[in-house]
Amino acid sequence: MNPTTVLTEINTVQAAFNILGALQLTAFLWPQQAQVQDGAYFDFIVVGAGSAGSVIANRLTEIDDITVLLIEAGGDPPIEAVVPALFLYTKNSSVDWNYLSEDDGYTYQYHKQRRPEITRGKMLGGSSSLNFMAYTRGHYHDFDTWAEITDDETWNWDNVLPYFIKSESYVDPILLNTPHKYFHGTDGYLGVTRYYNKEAIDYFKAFAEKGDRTVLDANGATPLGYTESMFTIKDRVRQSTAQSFLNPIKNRKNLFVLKNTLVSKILIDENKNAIGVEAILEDGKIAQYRAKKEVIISGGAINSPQLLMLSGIGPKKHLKSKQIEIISDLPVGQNLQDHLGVVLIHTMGPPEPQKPLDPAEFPFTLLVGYTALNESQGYADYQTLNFILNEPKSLLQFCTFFYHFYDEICQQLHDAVVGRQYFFSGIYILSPESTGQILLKSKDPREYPLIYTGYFSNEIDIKNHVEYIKDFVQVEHSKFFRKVNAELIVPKFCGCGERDDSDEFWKCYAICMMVQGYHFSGSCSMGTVVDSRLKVFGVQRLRVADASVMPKVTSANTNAPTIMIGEKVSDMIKEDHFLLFK
Ligand SMILES: Cc1cc2nc3c(=O)[nH]c(=O)nc-3n(C[C@H](O)[C@H](O)[C@H](O)COP(=O)(O)OP(=O)(O)OC[C@H]3O[C@@H](n4cnc5c(N)ncnc54)[C@H](O)[C@@H]3O)c2cc1C
Repeated sequence: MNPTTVLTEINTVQAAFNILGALQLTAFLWPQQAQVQDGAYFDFIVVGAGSAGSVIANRLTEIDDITVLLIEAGGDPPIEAVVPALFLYTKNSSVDWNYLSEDDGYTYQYHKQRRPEITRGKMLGGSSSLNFMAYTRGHYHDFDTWAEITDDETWNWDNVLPYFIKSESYVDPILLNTPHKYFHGTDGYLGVTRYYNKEAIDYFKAFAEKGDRTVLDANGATPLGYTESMFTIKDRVRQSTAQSFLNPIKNRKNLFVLKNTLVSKILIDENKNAIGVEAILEDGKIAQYRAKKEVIISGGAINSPQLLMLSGIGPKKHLKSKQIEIISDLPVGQNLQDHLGVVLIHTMGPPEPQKPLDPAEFPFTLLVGYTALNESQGYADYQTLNFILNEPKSLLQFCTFFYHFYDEICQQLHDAVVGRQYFFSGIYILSPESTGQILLKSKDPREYPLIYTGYFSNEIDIKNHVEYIKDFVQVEHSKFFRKVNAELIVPKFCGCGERDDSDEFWKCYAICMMVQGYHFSGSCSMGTVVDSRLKVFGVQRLRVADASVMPKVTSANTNAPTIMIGEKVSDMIKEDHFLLFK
């Protein structure tokens, strides 16, 4: 098997799903297309039905006499976005925005395109409809830092925890019989579960020897250590926010969902009030919709800054260069953050007999680790996501299709794991100092913005990453790793020479084997672009609510905290409009 055969196979399956998609087999799950007139008025307009937008649309329409127009550029999630084990096939498909970031001549030079492809969901549920479904919240320290940055203690851990709990419908009975239950909700919309795989035990023991505790739940009281991942999966279905927050309310009379509609501009009057939006409809016609109370932008960390800038909210000099009239001069698009990762693959013992693949479950055992180099710090420096894999094809699928490494790298890795179990690890930096930016390419809303990831642009990040990798590979000294002759495969194509564990070697390795974390955030940051109630500075009746408002990316995957933001801003909006107790 080689990268070309795997790519051909994936493309064939995707083509089959495309044909299946035309049958609209999942259409019954989702809200129907609203019939709304050009110029129609609503109380609130929410732009983007992703992780945050779907939550906001749900919570605001809990009030019967409030009308909400939810506008989404994509359409219904197809079957691949519903059945958990099919997540791979959503990438590079029609439900992916398929962005390509700019080539900075430094990052991703060992990947075929020499720049990261930026996958983002373009459908109801947004990126929650195509993500890897790991449910992680981040550390108390993250939210306490947000509270400090914004000088608003409602963002500290104690005050955001109730919103994580409110959104959640946790279903694993084992954990619910322990004190960890106090950190989880069982009455919310978002189904969350956890698996317990026997094959994880040897690995937990190995990390424990290295000094990393085994914990039942890293999302609450025990945030440092290794655990099996929780997943946004329930009743054998992916819990995208389309499934969890829109499906149950699809027949609400006060919710109007316009799909396949791209919002091209926020309408702002002469007194700097947001009064509605302009949108490009499915048939290419332009329409305007009016908001009596507020417009809420939830387009995600790439699109929200683009839309603000197209509407005159952004860095003055940049907007001027695009002949866009300035409404508010703000650092929109700056401070873009992500968790950069580095891939390490260890060959292990003989492959374990596999249970038959159940498409309705997450297909692999996934261990998540949080490690602080100095444990007294209390919060992790790096996160590891580790798949225990038993057959070589998955490696090629990730390597060549998902991450687009050069064929030479994928082929060597593949050949090394034939006939072996292997441990596929990503080591992610949790508090990067490097930031990127989003700029407009043109005034055309259909033209994709320029994305500069900024990975490793701050030298300190690569220096730290080397330390994290050196710490992680200490697990090779554990009894289990030694017993199975675990061996790290170093791709020759990287040109780093023989492994000698020097800083120079690991720096070379990290630059070669880097992968994005898909956790873009920070580009409409609290404190600089929006205030702590997520209102855009210098414009009234306009908020941004999605991952872009995080002033510092959380130290874990970003879906759950984005849903939390959706829950919290819904209450803030209700408060501001005296709707909280209606
Ligand atoms: C491949 C991948 C894997 C990931 N894995 C995980 C994981 O395992 N666990 C985890 O916690 N996180 C994961 N994440 C990250 C997480 O899913 C995102 O951080 C989160 O979904 C972001 O939510 P959001 O609301 O900011 O944006 P999105 O969910 O992306 O929502 C934005 C929505 O707005 C729509 N939109 C944008 N512009 C417009 C416009 N102009 N008009 C109309 N609609 C518009 C988009 O189509 C989209 O539906 C992953 C992300 C990716 C891409």
